Amino acid sequence: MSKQLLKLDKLTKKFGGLTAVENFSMTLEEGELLGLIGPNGAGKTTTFNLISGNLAVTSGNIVYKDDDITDLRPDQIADIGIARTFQNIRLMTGMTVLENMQLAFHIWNDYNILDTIFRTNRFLGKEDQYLKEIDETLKHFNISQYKDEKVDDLPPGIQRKADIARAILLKPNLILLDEPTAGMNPSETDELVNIIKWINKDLNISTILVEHDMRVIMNICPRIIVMEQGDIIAEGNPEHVQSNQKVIEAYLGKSYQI
Ligand SMILES: Nc1ncnc2c1ncn2[C@@H]1O[C@H](COP(=O)(O)OP(=O)(O)OP(=O)(O)O)[C@@H](O)[C@H]1O
Repeated sequence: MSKQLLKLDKLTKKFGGLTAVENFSMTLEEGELLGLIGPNGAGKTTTFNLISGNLAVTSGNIVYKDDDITDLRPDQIADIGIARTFQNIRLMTGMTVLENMQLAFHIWNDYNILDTIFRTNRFLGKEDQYLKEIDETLKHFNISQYKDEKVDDLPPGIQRKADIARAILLKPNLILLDEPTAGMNPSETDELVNIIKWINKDLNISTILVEHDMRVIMNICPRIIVMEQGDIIAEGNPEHVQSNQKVIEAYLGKSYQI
């Protein structure tokens, strides 16, 4: 029987007079790949920011496994196995792809970011094992050839892949992907679709995917939640969501072809 991994219970976020997320309730089962879609300003990124501790909740609760995690800080959220990516890529500029990947390890190890940067004995002791894991991950993302390049010099699609690879190296149970195909060309997008499937199925990482590319969402998400003005307007499988009148009016548009 499938088990609930995450539960949002009447989650609300107000920014002054604006309510970005309003009484939003949903659950995610272990191993699920859930699509979260909706028009600009619907509250998708705010929801991610609430789950990841980047924003304080106004009211409502977030439960992960059996624990209330509503008030945890971002570093505590990372520690319990929830990773995320941002719409704006958050790689460390001035550092290479490899160095950015190495930074991921300081989160769940007994050495800190300075050990990583200054390559102290504590870091070097485990380096071989980490380098192997990094190599394997970069191979899966098809970006091994950029390992020694500064991230700032790379095209957006490659940076995006490196950002997701870094999140995967945190070994999360749950990953929140915020518009991962933004800035990607069609062939990079196709590649990323396979990567997301690999993350979800082979690495067994539960996934919530916020994405505006409906080709991606409809192809890989067995269940989709549609948000508008901070709450759910529809939920179900791709066929159900694509033929829902409210979703067509609020988001997909009348010219949308199934
Ligand atoms: N830090 C903030 N301060 C004030 N208002 C905010 C803040 N973050 C988001 N908002 C507002 O909250 C609402 C929801 O924004 P959010 O970014 O969550 O939408 P979204 O569904 O992710 O949109 P998009 O698809 O364009 O990324 C919007 O009206 C937005 O302007």
